[in-house]
Amino acid sequence: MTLPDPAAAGRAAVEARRARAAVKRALRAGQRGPRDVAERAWQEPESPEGRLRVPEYLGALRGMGPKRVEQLLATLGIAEGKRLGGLGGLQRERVRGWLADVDPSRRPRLIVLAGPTAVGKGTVAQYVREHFPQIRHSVSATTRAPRPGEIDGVHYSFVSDAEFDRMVDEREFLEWATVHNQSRYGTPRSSVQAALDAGDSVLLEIDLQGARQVRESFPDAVLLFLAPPSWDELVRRLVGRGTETESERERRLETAKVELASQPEFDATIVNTDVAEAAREVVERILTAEADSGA
Ligand SMILES: Nc1ncnc2c1ncn2[C@@H]1O[C@H](COP(=O)(O)OP(=O)(O)OP(=O)(O)O)[C@@H](O)[C@H]1O
Ligand SMILES: Nc1nc2c(ncn2[C@@H]2O[C@H](COP(=O)(O)O)[C@@H](O)[C@H]2O)c(=O)[nH]1
Repeated sequence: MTLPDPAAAGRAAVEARRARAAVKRALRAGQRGPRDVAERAWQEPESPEGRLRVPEYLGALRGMGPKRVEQLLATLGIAEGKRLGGLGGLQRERVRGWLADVDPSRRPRLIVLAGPTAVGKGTVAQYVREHFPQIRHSVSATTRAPRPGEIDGVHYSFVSDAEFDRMVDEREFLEWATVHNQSRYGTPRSSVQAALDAGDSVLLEIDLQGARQVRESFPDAVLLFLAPPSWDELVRRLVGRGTETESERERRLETAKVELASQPEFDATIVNTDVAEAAREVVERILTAEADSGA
C-alpha cells in the first residue's frame, strides 16, 4: 500500500496557488482577456483558471472593487465560494452576457503585420504569442519546404502545389500570394472567421500583396508595417538567420526594396529595434483598434 506523501501534497498546493496568482496578475495587467480566462476555465475546470474562485476572478478585472464584486455575484446568482470552472450552464451564460455588456464597443479586429524579409515579423509575432495569449494567430498554408525546427500545423501548414491549387479553387483562402517569386502562401479563411466570430482579434503575419488583399476585403483591418532600424541591419539579420542561400537572399532583398517603399499604405509603422518593445507597440495598436467603435 502506498502511503500519502504530505510533503508532495503541500508542494502541489503551493504550485496550484502560484498558478492561480499568475492568472490574476495577467488579468490585472491586461495581458489576458476576461473572456479568454473564463472560456479556458469552462473547457478545463481543473486548470488554474477553472480553480479560481469567482470573486477572485471578478476582483482581478479592471475597475472591480470588493463592493462591485459582491453586487455582481448577487445579480448573477453565483455563490461566493463557487469556482469559475464549477459554474453551471445558466451561470456561464450570465457571465458571458455580463462580459459582453461591460465593454460593448470592443470590436475584434483583423491585424496585419507586414514588412520586409528578416525584419523580425516572426520573432515579434512569437513574442506576442508568448506574452499576450488573448490575441489569436493565423497559421498560413505554404508550398515552401519546412526549415529545420519548423513544425507542420504550428509555424505553417506545409502543403503540396496540388493541395494549394485545390484550396485556391475551393476559395479556402482569405488572401494568398506568390512571395519572392517563389513559393505560395495563404491565410485560411475559416479559422480566421471563427476567431473573429468568437470575439477575438487575429494577427496575420503576411506579405505586402496579402496585406493589400486584406485591405480590400476587410476595410477596417489594421495594417501595421514592421520596419528595420536601417538597411544594413536588415541585411545583417537576413544573413545572420542563415536559413537562405546567397541567391535566395538576393531575391528576398529585391522584394524588400518594394516592400519598404509601400510604408505609406499602412496605418502605422513600428520600428523593430527591440523585440519586446516592438511587440508591446503591436499589442497597444490592437487594443486601441478594439476599443475604437468605428463611429
Ligand atoms: N529586434 C531585433 N534585434 C536583433 N535581431 C532581431 C530582432 N528581431 C528579429 N531579429 C532576428 O532577425 C532574424 C530574422 O527574424 P525573423 O525570421 O523573425 O524575420 P521575418 O520578418 O519573419 O522574416 P521573413 O519574412 O523572411 O520570414 C532572426 O535571426 C531574428 O532572431
Ligand atoms: N500573403 C501571404 N504572405 C505570407 C503568408 N504567410 C507568410 N507570408 C509571408 O511570406 C514571406 C516569407 O515567409 P518565410 O516564412 O518563407 O520567410 C514573409 O514575408 C511572410 O510574412 C500568408 O499566409 N499570406
